[in-house]
Amino acid sequence: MSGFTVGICQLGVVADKNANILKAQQMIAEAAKRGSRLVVLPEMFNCPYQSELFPQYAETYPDGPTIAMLAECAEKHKVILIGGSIPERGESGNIYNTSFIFNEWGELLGRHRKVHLFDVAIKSGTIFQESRTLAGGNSVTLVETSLGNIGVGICYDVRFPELARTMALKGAEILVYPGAFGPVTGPAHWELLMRARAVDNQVYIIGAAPALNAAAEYKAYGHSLVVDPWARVLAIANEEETVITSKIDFRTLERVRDELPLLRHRKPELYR
Ligand SMILES: NC(=O)CC(=O)C(=O)O
Repeated sequence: MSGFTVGICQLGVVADKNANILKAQQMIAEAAKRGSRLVVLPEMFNCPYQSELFPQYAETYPDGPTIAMLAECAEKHKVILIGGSIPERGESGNIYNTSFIFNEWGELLGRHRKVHLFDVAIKSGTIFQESRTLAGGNSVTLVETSLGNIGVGICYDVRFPELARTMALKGAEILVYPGAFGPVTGPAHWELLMRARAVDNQVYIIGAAPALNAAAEYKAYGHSLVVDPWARVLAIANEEETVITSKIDFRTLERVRDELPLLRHRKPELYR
């Protein structure tokens, strides 16, 4: 198999959790109808991106309604589904920002708990403290799928090149980042970081963001995108609710890695 279509569901998150679940269901169906075999949702797609709300919207695997919807949709549409992220209540009672990943049979392939929590105070706009209600994950997530090896990070995780490099060295061909950059860091860094992770690891990058909801307290930047291993932006949304699709072609990945073999030219003994 040399390639396939990926679909990104850039949905506008609202306060009503059931409405978010329903919208996700509809957008996954739309992406599948347009030929997508890999479908990706945004960060915190069932819950407004506000720390104090995460406990109220949190779900437990496997019974939570959002999680059940993801498994059902993956099976119904026969897609690999990277379920953006939702607040997950873990075994210890801790809450995580978690991406659930399902295969075409609706089986859980893996889950990524956001490793790097978004605790920042940017004077020109964004003050956020995920650690008020969330705990960080402690593992690198790479899943083997029928479409290739997919590494998953969540939003702020994209700022840590070490994590992307670790996934690439473990065999990732595609890195998926559900994310929710805001109006300050979005225009400054979102596309730049996605293209940087693509060019320095020679992988496809998929960034899936919520649409802008002008009434929300946290204003998502949108601009979901697909970047190829040469750092070309193959598809990009604006800030509105939409499904975008793009082709992933492994021949491009092989060609780039062959012609410019930087992963083979590394000198790891110098980097310690
Ligand atoms: N929301 C995030 O986790 C990260 C983000 O918005 C940024 O890094 O900027």
